[in-house]
Amino acid sequence: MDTYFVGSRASNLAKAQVREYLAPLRQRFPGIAFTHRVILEGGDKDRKSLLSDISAVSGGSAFSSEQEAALARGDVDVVIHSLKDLPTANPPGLVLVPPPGREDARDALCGSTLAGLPKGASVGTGAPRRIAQLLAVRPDIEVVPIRGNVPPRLKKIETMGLDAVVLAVAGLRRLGLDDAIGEILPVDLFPPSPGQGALGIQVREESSAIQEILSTSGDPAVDAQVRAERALLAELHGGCSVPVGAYAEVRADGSLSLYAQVTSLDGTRQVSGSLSGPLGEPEKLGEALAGELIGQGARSILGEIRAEAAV
Ligand SMILES: NCc1[nH]cc(CCC(=O)O)c1CC(=O)O
Repeated sequence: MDTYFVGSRASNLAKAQVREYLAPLRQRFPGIAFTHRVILEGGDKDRKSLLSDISAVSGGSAFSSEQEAALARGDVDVVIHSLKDLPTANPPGLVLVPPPGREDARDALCGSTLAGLPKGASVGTGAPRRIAQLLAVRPDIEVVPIRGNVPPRLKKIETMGLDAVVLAVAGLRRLGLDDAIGEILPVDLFPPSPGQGALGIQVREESSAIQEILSTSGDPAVDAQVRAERALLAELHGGCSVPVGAYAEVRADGSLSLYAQVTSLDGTRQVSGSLSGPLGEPEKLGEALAGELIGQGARSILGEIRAEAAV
């Protein structure tokens, strides 16, 4: 029997994503064994430091560099990431295959609705994009930095006395925690992180046999969506830690439409725009919309944030 080793982070969310991805493949290929292997990451071992500090020490992403190293070494044959945690720069020799169907890409407010938040409410989130978007619509909110896996972040509503926390709908659904959702935030004011809700399925470039097997699970529409969103992010030179929101949709006429927003951390400056193009050229669409946002001043908003982070 052929065996393929499938790597992921140790969290319950990562494990749920592995089960979700492998179930149809196991049905389709009963003669192949898919064996899960947990690979620990810097961001999992160290739960206290700021993520930017961990990345600076490891020289890569706090949530994907160990997975990528294990894949490149041949310890595993496939890695299943949350696509939004995966940097847009692909290491040499590794490629992404088209992801399967996407979970809801939107963010949710847990603990309250937006309108139900009292003046000066405290809302927990550590993501610069979420901080910026919240302050853009509600400058009175006091943002409380929190991090950790999804269930502990939810618990912080009680333990830290917060009015609400912001979390991705996708992670909550995959963990069966949808009951915690107070309100799903609208995409026009709160466009999600590029790739949010989609899986990042990474393999070695030379492994054609596994690529052929995994291609049976790929969703071409989701692939086009996330390619457009990630191309925009790459063009803006952003990673998962910049306040860039982007969401692509396939229209009824078969075209791809992309909406994106860049917001200053304090929520006072914002540029946004949308553009559509052919489904077959998602990267071009992402780059074109990034160019439009740069024309509106996106670089100066992002430059200010980098300058602050460097201090
Ligand atoms: N950065 C943490 C992270 N990485 C992936 C998800 C779940 C959403 C997804 O799969 O895109 C989450 C939690 C969150 O943002 O609430």
